[in-house]
Amino acid sequence: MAVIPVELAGRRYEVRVGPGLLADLGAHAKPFLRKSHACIVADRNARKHWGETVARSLQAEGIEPRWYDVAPGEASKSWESLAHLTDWLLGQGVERGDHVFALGGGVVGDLTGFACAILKRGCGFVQLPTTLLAQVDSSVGGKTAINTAAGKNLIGAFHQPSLVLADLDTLATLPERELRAGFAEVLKYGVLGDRDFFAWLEAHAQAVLALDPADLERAVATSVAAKARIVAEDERETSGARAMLNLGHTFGHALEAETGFSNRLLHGEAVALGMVLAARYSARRGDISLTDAERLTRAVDAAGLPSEIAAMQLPCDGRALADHMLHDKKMDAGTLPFILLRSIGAACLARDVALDDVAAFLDEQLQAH
Ligand SMILES: NC(=O)c1ccc[n+]([C@@H]2O[C@H](COP(=O)([O-])OP(=O)(O)OC[C@H]3O[C@@H](n4cnc5c(N)ncnc54)[C@H](O)[C@@H]3O)[C@@H](O)[C@H]2O)c1
Ligand SMILES: O=C(O)C(=O)C[C@@H](O)[C@H](O)[C@H](O)COP(=O)(O)O
Ligand SMILES: [Zn+2]
Repeated sequence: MAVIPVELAGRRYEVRVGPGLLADLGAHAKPFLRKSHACIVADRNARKHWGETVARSLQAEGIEPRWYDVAPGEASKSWESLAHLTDWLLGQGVERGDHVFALGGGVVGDLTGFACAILKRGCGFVQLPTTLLAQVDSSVGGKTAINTAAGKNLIGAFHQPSLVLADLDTLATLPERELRAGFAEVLKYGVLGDRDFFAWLEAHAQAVLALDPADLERAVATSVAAKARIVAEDERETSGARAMLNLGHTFGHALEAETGFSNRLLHGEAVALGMVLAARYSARRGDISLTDAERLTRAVDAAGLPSEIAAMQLPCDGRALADHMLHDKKMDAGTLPFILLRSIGAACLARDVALDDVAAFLDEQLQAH
């Protein structure tokens, strides 16, 4: 098991990565259990595959699990789901000193984390991420949110978990498309700040996607350590350091909004496309070499992720995509800072990007090939 601490001003928590962690949940979670029951907010598919394991390990410690099921899919990050979940948690008598458990992917983690941020002005929670994306990214760092018609994650809060248990065994039941989508956020860490990790991923992508135990643990632990370092430096995304984790997301969130947050484009797929677009836009400005931009495209293709927006045949133009970006949370006094690339392994914040130019670039990309 790898243990990665997230060091914050005045507090810390651990991300534990390895096999068999849910089977041992009772022992790991003991310091966070004060009652003879535990509230578990679970993605329905995660519960189907892993609910028994979770229940058995809690019951072995004399804890009764109380389940709340969340329907799979991005639509569950909504006001309606939030209202329903907070009512249920109140009905369970959750107190500020209690911990709620989130079992599932980023959808359940973001929704549960936000519910816990606002329940009685903040109660504890433990992340039990069961997708690759959630293990390497969404369960760590305390960004919690729901979506609205205007865009992704527009209503939310920073609220850190007390513990993250990333049980690598859970990835065995994850659909292959979801595994690949999670790999996009793994690649992101190499692209934004670690050229050696990127090169390692180029060589080991197939082994990671085949869930080779050693390579998978290395990919997840390296990703978590990268995120933990950035979050420790800039917990609330104020200095610019954490904004780097948004690489590919300004383009990606616009694509998710344009496709109605539907199954047509998963978040990780949108991030893969978004990173390729950020690289190509950087190359167009002369910031990154075409060689590096093409190298990223090849890595995205090799992971079975989408790299061409033209292939999506979206019924919109570049302006419509750029308009979604007006809701980006990085928007600052009318300008939108973009995370661009100088090379693979070196992301940067550009404050001189005009959305008209981005719209023109997107028109070219929508028509390419
Ligand atoms: N808070 C953050 O920092 C952060 C970071 C990245 C992404 N996100 C958010 O995370 C969300 C995406 O998360 P995701 O990719 O985990 O998707 P998800 O939560 O929708 O889960 C993907 C699918 O996998 C299923 N599933 C989950 N675990 C399973 C398992 N072990 N076996 C079988 N099926 C399983 C789910 O039912 C779902 O159908 C997006 O809303 C995104 O905005 C947040
Ligand atoms: O943790 C962060 O910071 C990230 O930006 C991680 C992203 O992968 C994640 O999708 C995040 O939710 C996007 O943040 P947002 O602030 O643009 O909603
Ligand atoms: Zn993301």
